[in-house]
Amino acid sequence: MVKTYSYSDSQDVAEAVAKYIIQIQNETLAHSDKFKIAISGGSLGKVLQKGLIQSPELAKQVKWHQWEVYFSDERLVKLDHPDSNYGLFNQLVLQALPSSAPRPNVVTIKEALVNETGSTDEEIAQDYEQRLPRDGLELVGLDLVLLGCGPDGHTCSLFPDHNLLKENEKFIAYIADSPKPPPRRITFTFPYLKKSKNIAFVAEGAGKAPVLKQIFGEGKSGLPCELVNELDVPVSWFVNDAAIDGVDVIASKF
Ligand SMILES: O=C1O[C@H](COP(=O)(O)O)[C@@H](O)[C@H](O)[C@H]1O
Repeated sequence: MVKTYSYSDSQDVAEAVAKYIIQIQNETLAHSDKFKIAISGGSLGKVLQKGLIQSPELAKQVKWHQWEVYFSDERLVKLDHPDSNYGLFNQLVLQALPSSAPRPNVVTIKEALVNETGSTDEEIAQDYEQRLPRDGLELVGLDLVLLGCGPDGHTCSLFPDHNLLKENEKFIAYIADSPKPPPRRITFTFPYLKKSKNIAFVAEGAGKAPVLKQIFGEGKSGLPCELVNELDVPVSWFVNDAAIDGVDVIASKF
């Protein structure tokens, strides 16, 4: 089932996203000692900073010490490189936490394997897959996966018409030819996204309206974000009004 929540103001979007995350965190921690979440790169970092750190009422409800953080995709660069999705999360969220706040457990790519040639990209993907949560030998889905939607309809590092959309075995795959720089990345695949307990997109700005028209319009666009909507997983979209201007979707408030 796909639900859409829209607000005119960016601060309201960030707070709604934070409330939603906290709701899933609390539901999860009622029966588990860990909350397993995946973060994306791009514009999401600022939304998390506004909602989870800068909103005092919400900030105090976040149980960071019980969070296990993964990345839905990662660029194959050093962790302190400006292109790193971990680097962005570190700068906007981890470093913005008060010094007294507990830190989450963050699962990054094995930085030592990142080199100039890209010869170990498969190994980096396999290593990350090995470190995803498991129940015995079986890999389990995350409690919540937070995704962005690129203006071309990509999500994670799954790009329109790319062969990776057809990947049906690996849970983490590498891509050497990402159309958006940098070209070398690893990404969750559809077989792994399919295991998620909840998925939420955050998309803001008039620049996203044309692609959202395609994703929510009549007929199949085949765009990666639309393929996520079609998974048998509860999917929520948090958008601002500008992003769904002219889009055929019924939005409510979270
Ligand atoms: O390259 C990427 O882009 C997407 C979308 O980013 P946004 O800035 O348009 O929200 C992001 O979700 C992904 O993690 C990132 O690697």
